[in-house]
Amino acid sequence: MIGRLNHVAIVVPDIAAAANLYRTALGANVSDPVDMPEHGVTTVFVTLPNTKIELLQPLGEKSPVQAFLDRNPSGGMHHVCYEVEDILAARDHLKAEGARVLGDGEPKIGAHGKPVLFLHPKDFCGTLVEIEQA
Ligand SMILES: CC[C@@H](C(=O)O)C(=O)SCCNC(=O)CCNC(=O)[C@H](O)C(C)(C)COP(=O)(O)OP(=O)(O)OC[C@H]1O[C@@H](n2cnc3c(N)ncnc32)[C@H](O)[C@@H]1OP(=O)(O)O
Ligand SMILES: [Co+2]
Repeated sequence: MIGRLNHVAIVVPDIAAAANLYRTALGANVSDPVDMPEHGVTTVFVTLPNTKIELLQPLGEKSPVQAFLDRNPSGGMHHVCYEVEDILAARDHLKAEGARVLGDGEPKIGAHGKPVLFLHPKDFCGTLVEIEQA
């Protein structure tokens, strides 16, 4: 069911510093920061030849990444995002398999303008999984 690896997300305490590190030390193609208040994060995308890195910084008081940053103050790998052809069919299949779909179970529009959902890390080998409609 899952297709391409769309992105790997890294939560950071200072997104400007992280973007600069990827741009200068790693020589990567780095986007400008974008605030996504409906997700409680600021994003920067690093475009690699075969996938993307999503740098995330908490935005607002109820950010879903704040507790993660509190536990990992220097930052750390937060989630992986896999593409799926049909997000509602994928959701229904995953629920039938016993996976917990986070939030209200309805897709939100993600950073690429496409529907996304999150799956509980305890159901996927300790890794938070995002699925995005291709
Ligand atoms: C920009 C839009 C979009 C895109 O298009 O790319 C995004 O990526 S938005 C990214 C931010 N949004 C989200 O992460 C939404 C989904 N996340 C959540 O609902 C919560 O973060 C969470 C996964 C339910 C975790 O909530 P939290 O309050 O931080 O922790 P809990 O206490 O509920 O955690 C329970 C348990 O799970 C472990 N945990 C938490 N986060 C992770 C993680 N990222 N990776 C692995 N494990 C994680 C946590 O340590 C707890 O474990 P125990 O202590 O063993 O119980
Ligand atoms: Co993401």
